[in-house]
Amino acid sequence: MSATAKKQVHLAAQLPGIHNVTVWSDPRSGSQIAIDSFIRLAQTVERGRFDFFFLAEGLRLREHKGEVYDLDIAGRPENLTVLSALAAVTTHLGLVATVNATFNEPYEVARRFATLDRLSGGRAGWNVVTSYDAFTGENFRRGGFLPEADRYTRAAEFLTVARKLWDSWSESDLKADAVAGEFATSGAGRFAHRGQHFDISGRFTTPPGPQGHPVIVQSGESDAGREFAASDAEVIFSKHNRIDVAREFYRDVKRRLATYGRRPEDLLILPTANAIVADTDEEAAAYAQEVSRELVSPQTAIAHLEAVWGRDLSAYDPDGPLPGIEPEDDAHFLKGHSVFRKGRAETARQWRRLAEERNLSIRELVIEVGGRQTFVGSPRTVADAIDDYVQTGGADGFVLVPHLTPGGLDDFVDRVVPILQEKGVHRDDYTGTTLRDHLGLSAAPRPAGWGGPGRPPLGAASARPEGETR
Ligand SMILES: Cc1cc2nc3c(=O)[nH]c(=O)nc-3n(C[C@H](O)[C@H](O)[C@H](O)COP(=O)(O)O)c2cc1C
Repeated sequence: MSATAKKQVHLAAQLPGIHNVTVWSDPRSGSQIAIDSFIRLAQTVERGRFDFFFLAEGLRLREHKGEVYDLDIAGRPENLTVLSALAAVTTHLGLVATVNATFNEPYEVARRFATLDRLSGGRAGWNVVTSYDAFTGENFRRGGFLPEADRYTRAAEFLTVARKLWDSWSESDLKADAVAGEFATSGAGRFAHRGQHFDISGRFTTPPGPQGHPVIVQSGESDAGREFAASDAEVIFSKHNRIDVAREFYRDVKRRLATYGRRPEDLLILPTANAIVADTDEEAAAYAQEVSRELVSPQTAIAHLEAVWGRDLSAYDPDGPLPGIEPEDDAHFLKGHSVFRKGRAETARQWRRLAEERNLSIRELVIEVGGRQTFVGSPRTVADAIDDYVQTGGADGFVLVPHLTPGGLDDFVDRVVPILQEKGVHRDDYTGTTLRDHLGLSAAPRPAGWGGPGRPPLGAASARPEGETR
């Protein structure tokens, strides 16, 4: 890239499974669990030459006041199963699954990602999350057993073990030599690991895919999370999409890379974002306001407030001011929601400050903190804003979440992408085959001689590279 060349905008799409991010009550909305929805969105964004399709993970249905929280979409299928199906109906699009490192075992997770990478011809990515709530942990044998501080230690060791497993095969381990009567070498799949969290040894069943290792994504935002990303991840899925906070986050994380001998371009930062596109800026602004109010209904506003305040606030007027009373610590409200992260008292203080500064009602505040659209305007306005955001160090691109499932990115792909292409910041066509190619990342360490898509040449002993003796 020359000194004056513009940075490329990396685009991904997420099909949402929870939260108030899609207007599920809109008659145009389809199912968030039907295969047709996944296929439709994946094929749309592949047409737009996006880098990848992304699925988050929620391992427990959220609850509010002892009942399932029923104001947002709820219920979703298992990610790797869905992405394996999508591998068959897409050709280039990366496929990134969120899979938890606190409640799983490395052997099983490594096997599933190696399989996805192979099935998709090198398009797999793994968003390594740790989870923060014991409520989710109750679903698992480990429960909430792991203190928060230990979760990244376990995640880092989990990833180390997974890498050993992916590296436990080399291409030459698969001989399929009918003449010698030898299918695999005696070294195939052998691994051993002894550490604080895992003590395992044996043989790994699954030869890795063309990428060797799937692309590693990270989503935590704590100091430990940022260090984990700086040392081990290739993409951060960030929640910071307000430009000032995003720039600060971007600078902070990129600065940390040097400690691990890595370059700024070795880790891409992609905040979550939504885009509302219409013929004119005015029309888009009016529609965005409508969408925000659909996403944050009066009931949703009160439920979110109750989650932070930890008490019943159903008597409050959503169009009125915030309650003057202090939060309590009753975990009965909106269990599984991330508003608990900073603690109720601190979050309530922040919300109050913001409401006072901007003179916001309860509902307006909840829209401001969670229901605001990131990019709003005509196709030109949205393309310019995205380009500017990336060129000025706010992000390397975005994970776009459509406000309608599955058609919510149609306009973006048909009307914004061509402008980004015209500006020279988004590819006209894929130039590589793997997800790592799309992201412009250097190849992951992979076992010596491990080949590209379609390899190894099973059943063709003569195709074995010359000089390999193992
Ligand atoms: C933008 C973003 C997306 C996340 N997505 C998920 C997810 O899909 N599933 C999940 O279990 N955790 C998710 N998390 C939670 C993180 O993986 C992590 O467990 C949590 O943020 C605790 O780490 P931290 O203290 O470093 O933030 C997400 C976090 C962020 C910031």
